[in-house]
Amino acid sequence: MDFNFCLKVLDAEQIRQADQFTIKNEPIHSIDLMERASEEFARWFTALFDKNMPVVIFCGTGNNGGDGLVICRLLNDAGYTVSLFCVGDPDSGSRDFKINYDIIQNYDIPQTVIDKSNFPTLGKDTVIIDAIFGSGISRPITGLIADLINHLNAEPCEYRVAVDIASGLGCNHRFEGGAIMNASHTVSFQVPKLSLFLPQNENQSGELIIKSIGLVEEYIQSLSSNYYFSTPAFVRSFVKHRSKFSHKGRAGKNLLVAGSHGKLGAAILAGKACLRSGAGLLTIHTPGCGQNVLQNSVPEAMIVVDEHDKLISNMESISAFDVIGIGPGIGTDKLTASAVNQILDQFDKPMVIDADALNILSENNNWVEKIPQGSVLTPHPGEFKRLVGDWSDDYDRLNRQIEFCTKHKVVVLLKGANTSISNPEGIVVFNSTGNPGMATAGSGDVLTGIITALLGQGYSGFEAALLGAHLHGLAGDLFVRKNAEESLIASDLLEYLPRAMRKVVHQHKVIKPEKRRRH
Ligand SMILES: NC(=O)C1=CN([C@@H]2O[C@H](COP(=O)(O)OP(=O)(O)OC[C@H]3O[C@@H](n4cnc5c(N)ncnc54)[C@H](O)[C@@H]3O)[C@@H](O)[C@H]2O)[C@@H](O)CC1
Ligand SMILES: Nc1ncnc2c1ncn2[C@@H]1O[C@H](COP(=O)(O)OP(=O)(O)O)[C@@H](O)[C@H]1O
Ligand SMILES: [K+]
Repeated sequence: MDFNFCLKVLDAEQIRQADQFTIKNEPIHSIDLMERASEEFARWFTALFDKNMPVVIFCGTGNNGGDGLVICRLLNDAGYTVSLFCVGDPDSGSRDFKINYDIIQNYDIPQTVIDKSNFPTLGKDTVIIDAIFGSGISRPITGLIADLINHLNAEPCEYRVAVDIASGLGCNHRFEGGAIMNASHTVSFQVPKLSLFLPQNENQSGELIIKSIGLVEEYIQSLSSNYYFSTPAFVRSFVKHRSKFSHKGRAGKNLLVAGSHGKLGAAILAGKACLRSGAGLLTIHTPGCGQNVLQNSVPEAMIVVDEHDKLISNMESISAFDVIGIGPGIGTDKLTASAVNQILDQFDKPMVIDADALNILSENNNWVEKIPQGSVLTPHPGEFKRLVGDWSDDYDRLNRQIEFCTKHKVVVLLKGANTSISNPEGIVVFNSTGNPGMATAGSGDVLTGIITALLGQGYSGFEAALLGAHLHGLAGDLFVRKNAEESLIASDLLEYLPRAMRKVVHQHKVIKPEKRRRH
């Protein structure tokens, strides 16, 4: 698996090193790199915001502030009405800040050096650009600047656009106890920052836009990181193609253990997703009450009917299957727990464990040891909390995810916006597809079906989780291109899954040499 196709998440010191390496070896003057970064920002900004939106730019006196000065000048040239607010003493600014500060004195742009008496009152339409602090933040923001940020957060402005990262939010941890700008958008330069992926920072990161500024890729690749942001090129780099002589027996004998009285929809969704993701053969083990429903709604699947009418209570022989997906809609009855235990005792190939099967594991902690290596666990945060206990914050949650994977030699796919997928080596990849419309009943059941099918087709647990999350999110994104995300239901993911699969698997019309970093 070639992680160089991903975007590597770096910490502040590594980002500084990548800047310096590029400056020295491209070579490029640091002032020109600042210009380039700001041009990228301005290009994105002018494509999104109408010129009638007034723009106020808040600049610190470091290099993030330097970016802000250049952006101010570029947006002025592009026809926006801009006002500049300097936060700190311009005379004590960084070298590149000062050069740009001198340049902007020649422009007819209103400028204010902020003190406690002149915080501006802003209208709803005014766009705030936050260039106070970027990756150089080293302590919580307090005092006058904190008062300013709190004031700006309370103003009615709908849009606060952070340059690189919101002021006060550290790249790899949050500076608690200080002020942090609430960003509606973050335009981050080339390298994604860990904090931007974590739900607790939602109000401070907003929508994430990553713009390449030409930092030397080979150098970034040489830096070590356990965190990556997935790209279409990355998943395409390990996707498998069916061979001409493939037959259904070679595309995986899948077993889904799903459904209970009132929750048979979960079995239907997972089953259809499994078939739409390339499963050769699918059997669904379900309670008696599910027999007719499943035969009618998923005619392609074989149905094994449990001896119990309302829930799953006892597993037949399962050794002939290549892969098992357990959990969607099964409930947590004692009898069902014993069926899950039977599976764990009998099956030694990687499996997918989801939903109530995870809840059953939480109640029987020592069963975790029986999970076959390379299996994929797909908890949402509530299920994960039941499994590993409470965490102090999302950074801690991520550490617990890594610990769980390394200890039990499994893959954990922790669901949500920017789903995090981690493997036993402690690598974490954040998924880059999906949208809030996917927070809807049954969407997780679809994901279980997809990953089960991929495991059955010979993908490793990590690959199946990465590709599955990508396809699942992409199906949601393709739906949203034509419809409102509020209207998305899990069945829509099934409808758009074939298109997502086509985009990923059959993308290349002309065979070309492999080109890195095409996202
Ligand atoms: N040549 C380069 O290195 C490039 C840098 N770029 C920009 O430069 C930014 C990083 O710039 P800097 O390293 O100058 O750092 P910042 O501009 O983020 O911060 C400036 C300085 O503020 C001080 N500071 C930190 N925390 C503080 C706090 N809580 N209260 C008061 N002061 C505090 C620190 O001394 C820090 O170095 C990036 O985020 C990016 O926007 C881009 O222009 C691309 C090129
Ligand atoms: N805000 C969001 N952005 C992107 N994807 C999301 C968001 N919220 C949820 N999802 C995705 O939707 C799915 C929801 O799964 P889950 O919580 O198990 O739902 P259910 O149990 O109803 O099926 C997961 O794949 C998750 O990553
Ligand atoms: K900023």
